[in-house]
Amino acid sequence: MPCCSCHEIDFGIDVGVDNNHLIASKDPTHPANMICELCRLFYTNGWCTGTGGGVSIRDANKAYIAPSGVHKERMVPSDMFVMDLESKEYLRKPAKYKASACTPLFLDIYNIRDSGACIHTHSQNAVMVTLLFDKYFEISSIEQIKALPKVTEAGNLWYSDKLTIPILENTEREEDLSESLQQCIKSHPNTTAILVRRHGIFVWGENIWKAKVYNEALDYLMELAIKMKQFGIPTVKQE
Ligand SMILES: CSC[C@@H](O)[C@@H](O)C(=O)COP(=O)(O)O
Ligand SMILES: [Zn+2]
Repeated sequence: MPCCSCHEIDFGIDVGVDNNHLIASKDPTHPANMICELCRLFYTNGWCTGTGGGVSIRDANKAYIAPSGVHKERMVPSDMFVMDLESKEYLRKPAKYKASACTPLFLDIYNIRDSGACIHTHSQNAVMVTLLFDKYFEISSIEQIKALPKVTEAGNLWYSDKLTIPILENTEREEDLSESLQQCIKSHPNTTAILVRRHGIFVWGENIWKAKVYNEALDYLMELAIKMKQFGIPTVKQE
């Protein structure tokens, strides 16, 4: 119930929604704390530079999402948006921020793959790979490939498996990627990531810890692939 009639009158000012109980926790693994910690780490990796990138973590039917256009490495838990994934209503909405432009894309991933967490980075390795490969990033016979899941069946890929990550064309506004992202996720059931040309990468997983591993493994493999290309070494091992 609104505390008074002012909440019902549209002053044209976003009064926001606090619900601070959703983000106040001393548990370092609480979604609001994890998003801040990971964005600090990703910033040091050069993956979330100049407000780029973002992280969302799902807790049951609630999605925690970083705000838009902020120093991702300086966020605090009270900056977080929290959305009810069934009603698509915000349970928490900081008045001073806009929701991340990644929001519709994270929601697509949650809806289609029932994931536990999504990571979006502007890694230069991801961008370079989209300039070196056409429709798919492909690499095989590298030990790190074993960190990636098979997705459509239990277990991870094998050393000699070929890892294939689809590449989408970028759009002027991040939210406009939604339709092509949805189609790509549905038509590539075996992938746990999608690259966006000249932009970056979206990675998801069963939970934030898996998504973090997949993202780190992919960035390692993309960096390696760039070096392999520089030395004229095929990234897919020739039998
Ligand atoms: C440097 S602007 C980057 C944005 O357009 C977008 O690509 C992005 O990754 C982050 O969007 P944001 O709305 O700040 O969460
Ligand atoms: Zn982006």
